Amino acid sequence: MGMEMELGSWVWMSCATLLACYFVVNTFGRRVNEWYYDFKLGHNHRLLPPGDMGWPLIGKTWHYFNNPHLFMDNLISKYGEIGMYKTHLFMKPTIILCNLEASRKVLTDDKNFRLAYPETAITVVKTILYEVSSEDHKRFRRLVTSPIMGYNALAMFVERIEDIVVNSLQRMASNSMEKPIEVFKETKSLTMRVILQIFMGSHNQKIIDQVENLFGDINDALFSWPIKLPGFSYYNALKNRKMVEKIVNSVVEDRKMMLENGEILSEKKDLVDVLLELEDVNGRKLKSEDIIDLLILFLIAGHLSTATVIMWAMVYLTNNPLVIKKAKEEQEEIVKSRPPSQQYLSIEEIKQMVYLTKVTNEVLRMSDFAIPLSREATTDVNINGYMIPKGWRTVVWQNACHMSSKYFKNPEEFAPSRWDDNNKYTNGTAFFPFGVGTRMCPGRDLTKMEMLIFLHHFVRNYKFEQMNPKCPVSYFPLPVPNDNCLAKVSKI
Ligand code: HEM
Repeated sequence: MGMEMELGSWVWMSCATLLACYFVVNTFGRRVNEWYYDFKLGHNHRLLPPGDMGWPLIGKTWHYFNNPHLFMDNLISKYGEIGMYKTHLFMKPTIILCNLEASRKVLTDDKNFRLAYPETAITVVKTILYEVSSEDHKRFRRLVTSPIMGYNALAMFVERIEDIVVNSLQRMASNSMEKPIEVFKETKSLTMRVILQIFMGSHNQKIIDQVENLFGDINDALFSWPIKLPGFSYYNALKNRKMVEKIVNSVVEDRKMMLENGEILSEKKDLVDVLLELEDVNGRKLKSEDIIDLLILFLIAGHLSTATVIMWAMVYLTNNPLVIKKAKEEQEEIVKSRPPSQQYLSIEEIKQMVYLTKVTNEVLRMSDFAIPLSREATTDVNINGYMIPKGWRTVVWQNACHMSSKYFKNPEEFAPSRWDDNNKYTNGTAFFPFGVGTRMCPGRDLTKMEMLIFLHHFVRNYKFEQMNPKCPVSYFPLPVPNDNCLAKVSKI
């Protein structure tokens, strides 16, 4: 009896102690991070915007990672629509910006802010575009991106892109005959082929397949935890990156040889050839490792994002039959008025795709990108009455502007006609899927052109049926349904 009593009170005491510990840790542990930064900033901590710093080290990363939209909704409902919130993400104290003016100020201020992506993304992407000074960046970027800036420069790639698109849609339709396909995998493969074509002129199916396989892990690791242990995505990504480097290196060496032997005509130069011939002000050529890094940057930056928007374009169009009808009419009209001998789309025809361009704008606006556009303050900066302390990261939450009723009437509605008055939005600058300032995406024209060529064929010849339209979406690195958009694509 005595033993039983002792055991009972021991159990009771243990439970009470555990409960007390939980209460103390939950109440105070959560605030330690906040106290730590308040202490570090002294009086200035009062100038910070409101927000939640979360737990020490991990901060609120888990919540953000899990569902950035829910995370942002919670911040806004708790602290109001003030447009700036403090938090702690990816191991750094962070100010999230939802306000348009503040976002643009930060993204265009290269003097007081520098690029600051999480360690995993910087190490995996690794490029001299991120390392050079802001002056060198401007000049260097202009040179390396000239082959893809503007529709006229891109004109030489239209045929190659169209061939890839047509093959890809045919493949989707023929594979869908057996069972539904994971459409996101297909669009990823499509955009990877386009990038490899443009940048390395690679027709080699073996190289395309190898690079495609290695990229799965690389993409997953961009916003992962920086854990270099077997089994973790960061570790796998670094391993795979090394293998991609080897493959790209062999392409670079081949092209070097071809250039030296005069086997590449000047009008047939791909980006790799332009990079190989590039000289700095002192007449020095780029090092092979820098060329390889740049090509890998273009591969990473260029295929996943475009694959995502092409996939969402199919979803949005299918859910809006009137839009698809109007888009189809425009495209049929374009094809009808071309000479019978013309096989491929011309750049002039692409420029005539006025309605389809509105569709692509609307897809880009609604695609829900959660890419945190990240900068770090190099000095204390005051914006809208709040302080961004030196060393803190800022994250621009584009979605807050793209889905704001202040800028877009009925923002939840997929309405290409809102772009009838194009200038209203583009001049208002609330629409910036490709960023702003000196880092603005150099791949924007290529993306728009890929989308237009794809949709030109899709609306005229194919239909799409999603198997789980309500499937939950994962947001990192980009928003994709958890079933990879399982669907049937079939010929009309
Ligand atoms: C839907 C498609 C795309 C979206 C939404 C997108 C978005 C962006 C954004 C927002 C930035 C600016 C990042 C910042 O300010 O920190 C950026 C930069 C960049 N993008 Fe894209 N992008 C897309 C497609 C592409 C393509 C197709 C390419 C290349 C072929 C590309 C190459 C790059 C590069 C190289 C940078 C870095 C520029 C620099 O630091 O100077 N992107 N992109």
